Amino acid sequence: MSRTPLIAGNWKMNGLLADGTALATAVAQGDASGCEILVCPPATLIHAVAQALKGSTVKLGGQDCHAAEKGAHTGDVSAAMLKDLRCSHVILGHSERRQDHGETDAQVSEKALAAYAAGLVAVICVGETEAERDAGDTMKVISAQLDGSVPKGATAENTVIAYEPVWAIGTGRTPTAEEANAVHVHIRAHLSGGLGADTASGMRILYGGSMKPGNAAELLAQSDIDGGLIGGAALKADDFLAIAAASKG
Ligand SMILES: O=C[C@H](O)COP(=O)(O)O
Repeated sequence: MSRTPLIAGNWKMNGLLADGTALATAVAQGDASGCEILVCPPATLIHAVAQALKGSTVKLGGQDCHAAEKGAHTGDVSAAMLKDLRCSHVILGHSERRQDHGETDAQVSEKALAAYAAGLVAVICVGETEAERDAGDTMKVISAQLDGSVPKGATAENTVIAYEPVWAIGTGRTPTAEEANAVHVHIRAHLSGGLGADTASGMRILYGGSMKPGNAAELLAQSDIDGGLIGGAALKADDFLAIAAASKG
């Protein structure tokens, strides 16, 4: 099955109003043909970025949402709030959320259900630590994270998986393209068991962890790598758009 590449920029906790708007404006001027481009700015910039993206095909996403629809949850943002600001996607269960905020698989799954209810696509992140990789536990860890984090109602339309080896995030280190693809193949096979072969074959699985213009083409050429979730390189429009260009083969 052919899957349209998704090139997603996770700006993390970076950007003030002026530079965030400038970055979004530059990304909006890039060539998005042949792939989908998504930017996920910090919550403070979503409104301004939405204005900057008006008239372009670049999609907008949040970096997290609360599982509840609304209520007494100081500092949190609901899926409906993201949708209200024209977001189409939300990143969930990023390893930095799991580490910094102790998010569990069960919480990620609840957040995904909230995203679906609001009409957002959930970009659900999984990935092993270096110790888990060294112990030979990568596939076991990923399987458990998928089982716990991906709700039964996940479809190829409402869910994207991002495989992010924790040890590769922001470090400049990456698995080889073949090693990364082997994990993606495993993810798809595992999803097939729970969600069915059709859903699994249509679902996009992104690679995240030091994806850059220099390694993107090789990673994106792999059979089961359907795009990227990009951190550092998403903060420079030229680099981010070069990765998008590499996704077209
Ligand atoms: O969400 C993005 C990933 O954590 C990758 O970040 P990075 O490209 O800076 O390694």
